[in-house]
Amino acid sequence: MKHTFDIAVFEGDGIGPEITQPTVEILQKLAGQSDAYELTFKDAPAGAAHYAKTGASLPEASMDIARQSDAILLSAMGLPNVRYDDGTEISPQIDLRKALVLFAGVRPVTIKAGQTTPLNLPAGREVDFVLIRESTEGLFHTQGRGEVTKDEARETLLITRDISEKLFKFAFDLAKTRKSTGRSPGKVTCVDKANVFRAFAFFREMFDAEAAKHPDIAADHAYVDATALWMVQKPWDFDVMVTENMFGDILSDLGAGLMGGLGLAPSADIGLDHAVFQPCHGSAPDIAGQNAANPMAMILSAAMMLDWLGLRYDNPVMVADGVRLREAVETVVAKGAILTRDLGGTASTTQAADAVWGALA
Ligand SMILES: NC(=O)c1ccc[n+]([C@@H]2O[C@H](COP(=O)([O-])OP(=O)(O)OC[C@H]3O[C@@H](n4cnc5c(N)ncnc54)[C@H](O)[C@@H]3O)[C@@H](O)[C@H]2O)c1
Ligand SMILES: CC(C)[C@H](C(=O)O)[C@@H](O)C(=O)O
Repeated sequence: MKHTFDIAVFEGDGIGPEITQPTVEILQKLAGQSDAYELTFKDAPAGAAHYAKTGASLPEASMDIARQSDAILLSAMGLPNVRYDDGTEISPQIDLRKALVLFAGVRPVTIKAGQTTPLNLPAGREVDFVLIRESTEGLFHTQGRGEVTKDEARETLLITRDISEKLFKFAFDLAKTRKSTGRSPGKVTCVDKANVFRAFAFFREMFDAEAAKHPDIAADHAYVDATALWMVQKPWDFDVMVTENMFGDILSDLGAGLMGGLGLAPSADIGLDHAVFQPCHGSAPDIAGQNAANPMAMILSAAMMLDWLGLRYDNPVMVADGVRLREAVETVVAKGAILTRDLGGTASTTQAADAVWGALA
């Protein structure tokens, strides 16, 4: 059982530092409550502001810190007014996903009793599914290398057997874990556009091959357009969904909207050797520097990190602390007394984070 874990911290741009600081403090206090594990944190400079200052968006020294760490905590990176010459934004989080082969973008969507949602959920209904977004290829394959002439622009979608097989194995393993903990009945849905594109027929074929190895887990398919509809009409029907990079990027923001906003949407980008934990939202420059950002998505991402490390290194106390931290956020959200502006409240970032710690202690 491993005891000390090195965490690389990318505090990023905009609201990044404001939500990183209380999250790291909570993690330090949690670890300090037991002898089961210790966490050390190392800052890794990167992002749009760093690029504007130094010309490097993801310096090699920060990549080294990431590679040598046990897990990576990242807030958000990018600023709309800082761009490369080709007109696209600085997005080191994508570079990290590609460099560390973090193929599984895990984006949970949960709506618990008491949580505000734009959905008109039937009484007693809760929502609990996980969207897995492939995060290294798909339509992001030619990112930064698309061909643009005066009259045409082209980007290429790439689906590989190597990554797809790893992705589908990950999805079925996750469905098994969820089923074994009683959290779900055990189902994986492949979300694609196999009615139109050969690439997605190929994607689906590999999904079916993996599904055949797991007779204990139900498997089905859904087209991405219908999935957007069903996520609104009957989101409780989903358990684990797995999809291509761009489809997952878009559907995960829809999922965040169902949960009441980006401020409650955590994520993890997981590979075979590394993992990055970061909220789904961006750097929110419109509210940066005001102590007004919602820290919950970042704290929930930190809870996912504890869970991942605990399972990977056989440390049950870390897994339990991950659950405690997630439940503390759920308690604060369900009570509704201390919420940030995005959730209809007036609390500051600091007050919201303190409330989570209060619910834990
Ligand atoms: N994973 C990432 O690092 C990531 C994700 C999305 C966008 N971005 C980058 O962030 C910048 C801003 O992008 P955007 O405006 O499209 O998306 P955004 O997620 O930053 O903001 C969208 C809206 O949600 C609000 N919001 C987001 N997070 C919030 C929080 N924690 N608390 C309260 N409100 C919150 C913002 O104030 C804004 O109104 C861009 O440079 C973009 O490229 C980064
Ligand atoms: C900001 C952007 C580069 C990023 C992505 O496309 O992956 C974001 O939308 C996300 O969902 O993490």
